[in-house]
Amino acid sequence: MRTSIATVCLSGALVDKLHACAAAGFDGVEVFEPDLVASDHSPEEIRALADRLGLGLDLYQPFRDLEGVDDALFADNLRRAEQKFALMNRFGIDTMLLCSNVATATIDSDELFAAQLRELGDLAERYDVRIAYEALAWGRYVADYRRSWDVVRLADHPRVGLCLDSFHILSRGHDPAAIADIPGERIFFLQLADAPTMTMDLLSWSRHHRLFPGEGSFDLARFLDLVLATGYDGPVSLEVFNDVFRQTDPGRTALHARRSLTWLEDRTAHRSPALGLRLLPPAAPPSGVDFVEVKAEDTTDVEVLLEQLGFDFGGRHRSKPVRLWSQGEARVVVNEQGARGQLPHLAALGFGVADADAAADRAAVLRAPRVARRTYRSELTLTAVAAPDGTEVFFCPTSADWVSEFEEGTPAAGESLVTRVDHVNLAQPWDDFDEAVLFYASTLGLVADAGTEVAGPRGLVRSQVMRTEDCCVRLPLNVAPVSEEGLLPQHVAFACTDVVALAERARAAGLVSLPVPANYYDDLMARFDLDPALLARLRELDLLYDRDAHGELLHFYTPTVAGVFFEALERRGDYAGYGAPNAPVRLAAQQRSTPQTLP
Ligand SMILES: O=C(O)c1ccc(O)c(O)c1
Ligand SMILES: [Mg+2]
Repeated sequence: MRTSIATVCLSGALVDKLHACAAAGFDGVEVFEPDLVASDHSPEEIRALADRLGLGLDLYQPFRDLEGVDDALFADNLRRAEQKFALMNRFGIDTMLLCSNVATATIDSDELFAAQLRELGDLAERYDVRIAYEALAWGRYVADYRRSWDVVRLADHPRVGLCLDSFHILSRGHDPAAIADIPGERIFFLQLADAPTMTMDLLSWSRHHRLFPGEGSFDLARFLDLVLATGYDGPVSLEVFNDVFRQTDPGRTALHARRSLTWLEDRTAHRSPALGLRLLPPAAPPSGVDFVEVKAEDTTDVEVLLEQLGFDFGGRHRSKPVRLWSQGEARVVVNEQGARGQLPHLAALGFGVADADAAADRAAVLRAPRVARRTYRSELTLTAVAAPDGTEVFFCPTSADWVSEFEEGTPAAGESLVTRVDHVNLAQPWDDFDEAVLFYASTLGLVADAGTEVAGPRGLVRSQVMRTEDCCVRLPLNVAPVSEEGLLPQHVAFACTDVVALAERARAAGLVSLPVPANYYDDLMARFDLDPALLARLRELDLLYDRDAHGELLHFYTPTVAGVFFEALERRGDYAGYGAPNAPVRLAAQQRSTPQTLP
């Protein structure tokens, strides 16, 4: 599969973009005209650079507003086109993207569109270039790929073919099935973009909110499958207009983009093995969260919370300043090694995997950066890669016994009420969010639930749950504002069998849980008509409550220690959510109670 990317996806100058695309492993680029116009490099210089980088210049784009106009305007349009063809010759680019007319078309006639494209085709022939005609979703008359195909078929010119762009087709809810009727050699170019489901005008949605494949809600594996099944063997190119990606480092965005195509190729290969696409090394999704690691120069405050929550002290590591706390299957490692000056934060997550080597191989093909950690003799070495926000993701073979490296533990007095890690909430910097969705989908094979938004005191918090099909791993990702200390508070939620008993016991052990305001309980009563005795217990223990058609959720939060806090929750029945209606109350309470002083 030949991979390409439009320069409009990236930030920086044209030359920086070419370097970034080549380093990320793309085969070619689409040169976006405004990038050239703003560049101080000539087409010949750009061409020479691309040659040196081994990068093809696959498409010149876009040419706008050609067809459906009167003769006088058309003559001027041909003059414009001819200049661009001459420019393309200087570049050595053989294909020009022509967008369907959005602005100047006044005559709605397929015959006229076709005749004008045919004339453009004759001109293109003289310059030995070709035209890829693309129906923009907001085209004046041609806004559907099926109509653009009618026009191209009518034009019947060897220099005139189609450009298919998944955004324009899927954003309008058009069925891509009719792509199967187009001969592959008539498709001159393929552009792919994902996007979140939104209700807004198509142009704004397209120009600001496109995403790389795997980050939105379009079924791009089916789309790519349909296009490749026609016999199309040209570039599979990303064209993602996105305000965030255009502000981030181009080298990083290019790698992120390239990963999305590796992932999509694998997904498409699974759908249609006959296409001969490349599969990723297979790796089963994780079976659970094996451990979470909190790192800081001083982890005392975090350990106090864990003790209050009834965790067993699992001992000190025999060769480094690392301690283990556990309850049920939940394990928290606190690490003070190499953490001078660092406040408590969630540094790593360990996932239980059947085959750690396979998981690492897969991550390597996806070019997830490998994390190097110092290990000591006789210590188990676990492989880890860095998530986009720097969180270290460890692959823990289910057979691995790293717990025995910890010595002189002391079990807690009470019974275990916590059973396991229910979810880990990973707050993301605003510019890492989409990349994180793709990272967890591709490296760990997690699936994305529909995204939501939660109101916090400092604005809306975008949220997206990534999970295994069986919910053994759940990672809600959300965009959160950075705290005054420059940290994004993360949290680990522990599932327990009896959260009321846990809350009572933790309180007796000195925990001052996050205070919940009285107004919240008045509202709960109105919403759910709860048993007054239950409501009194909830109120007394600062427990939050939610209920849906499947079951109930009871939960509470600990105070935040710098960049981390804990939640304890009890799911009753088949409640599968996260208490989203309570999130604004929790966020406001956390805002009120910073800075935190712990007992
Ligand atoms: O938004 C646009 O104008 C635009 C231009 C070129 C494209 O290929 C496209 O999909 C959209
Ligand atoms: Mg396009």
